[in-house]
Amino acid sequence: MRDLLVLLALARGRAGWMALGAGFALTATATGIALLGLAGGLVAGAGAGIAVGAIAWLRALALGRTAARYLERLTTHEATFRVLADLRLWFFERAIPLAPARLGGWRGGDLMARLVSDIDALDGLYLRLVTPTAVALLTVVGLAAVLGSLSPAIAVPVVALLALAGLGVPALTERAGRGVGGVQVAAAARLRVAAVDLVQGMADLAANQALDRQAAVIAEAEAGHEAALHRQAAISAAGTAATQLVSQLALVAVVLGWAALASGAGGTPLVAVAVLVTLAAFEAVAPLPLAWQLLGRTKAAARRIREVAEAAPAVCDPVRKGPPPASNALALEAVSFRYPGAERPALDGVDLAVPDGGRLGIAGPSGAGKSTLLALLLRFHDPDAGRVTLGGVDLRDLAVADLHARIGVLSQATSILAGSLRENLAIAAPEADEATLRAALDRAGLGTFLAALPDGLDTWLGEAGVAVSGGEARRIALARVLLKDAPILLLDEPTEGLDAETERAVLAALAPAMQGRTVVTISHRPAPLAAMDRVARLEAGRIVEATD
Ligand SMILES: Nc1ncnc2c1ncn2[C@@H]1O[C@H](COP(=O)(O)OP(=O)(O)OP(=O)(O)O)[C@@H](O)[C@H]1O
Repeated sequence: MRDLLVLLALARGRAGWMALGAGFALTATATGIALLGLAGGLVAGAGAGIAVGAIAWLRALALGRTAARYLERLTTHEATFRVLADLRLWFFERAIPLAPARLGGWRGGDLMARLVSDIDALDGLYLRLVTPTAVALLTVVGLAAVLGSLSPAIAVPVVALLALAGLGVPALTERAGRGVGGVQVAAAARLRVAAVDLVQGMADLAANQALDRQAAVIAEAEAGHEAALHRQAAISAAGTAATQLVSQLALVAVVLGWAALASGAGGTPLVAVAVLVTLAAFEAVAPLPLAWQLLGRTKAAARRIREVAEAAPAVCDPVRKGPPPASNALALEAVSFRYPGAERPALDGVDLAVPDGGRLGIAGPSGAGKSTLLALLLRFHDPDAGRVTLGGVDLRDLAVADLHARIGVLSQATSILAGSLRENLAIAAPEADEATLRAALDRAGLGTFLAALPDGLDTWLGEAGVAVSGGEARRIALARVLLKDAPILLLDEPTEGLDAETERAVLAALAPAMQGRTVVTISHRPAPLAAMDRVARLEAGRIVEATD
């Protein structure tokens, strides 16, 4: 329940819209009941002649109900969309500090499911649960007052049956849907993860003849999801049937109550009013069983959202910032770091230093800890022991944004975002003008590539856009580094996967950019390390050799 309360509290800012929606919903229900009651009274008393005023009331109620229903839909949906938009922003704001160290723990498809379908599932909370429940409660109270004034003998059983339909049946459907809601949300997330794996790993799966196996994984996830949906449908059908049955019982109670009071004042018109008012009141409680049945699903979605939003970030900004570092010298002092749950440390007592404007190369076999070392320099993680410094200042005393503003990264894993070439460059320099962008592309050796693009800088790259080769992607990353113009360069296998000629060209383009900058280069290959002042060799998390 705590999960829901936390998310409900976030909707406080939209309380006005929600109250307005509930107000219209209540008006629509009340006018609907009054309309049917009045119509009943008129039909039953037709023999006595129909007053002109009553017809006018009938019209006004009919129009009023329609208008109120329309406004209710408008305002409750507006409230819901605003709340969901707030929730997405809140989720993003919480998730951004988790990137990349903590977010890496969730699979892409699963994170996407949390951001999209889990947040969407919460619309049930505001739209289908809170408002209808409030309206139904008020309706029951109102009806008790109206029927009570007509005949307590009729009011007591009808209100009891309404309470059964509005409280008893929803309590049962909520119980029945509790487990299956969680199963449904988990199954939907599994399905999404398996589908994303299929799309992203298509080439590897096909080459390894594993497409059938992946298809079977998807089919299994799909079957689980279907089964959960079936079960939800069965519970929902049972809930509707139960509400219908109770509403029919209420009608019988009205008629029997009237028969018992046949000699009472009012006679036929009153029983017609009571029958129709009761029928209309049941409409207010009819949506509750389904809404409460979906509470399990809503809770599971809320829990999954909170799991991400409330994960502790791997690193935090200092409470009080110290003075900015006086230089761009980098150093690791007796640094040890172990990934959560890992058996051995990825870095074990590492001492390294690069003076301002110096160049350090790091070599070593796969798994030696090279990427971890870069991740610590970028402060994606903090060391368990020792410290990492920039200009003598511990990175923990710097704001992460200030640190990143000083660092340009060129890595083997270049991300080409789905967007135009201009947008792909803008992530490094959002303010750069056309001439600066073109100059950077030229320096990165992409002049001819740019000239051949159909829409120049506005050509769409990435997903479903122009396909970019490995070498071009690396050069786009290089253009980003040049545009960022940061005083420190971290090069993570900058030429991995490139042929010798492209490697030479990329290194030649990098050479002027390295002038006067502090550079740390990680590489298996000799060429990128040749331009370094010093190369340290890392093995199993320790420095085993340092050459000048
Ligand atoms: N997120 C992680 N969680 C747990 N262990 C990790 C994680 N990332 C890396 N490791 C482990 O830490 C050690 C160092 O990994 P790291 O990626 O730093 O090595 P590397 O030298 O960069 O290797 P490569 O050259 O293959 O990229 C390895 O044993 C690796 O399995």
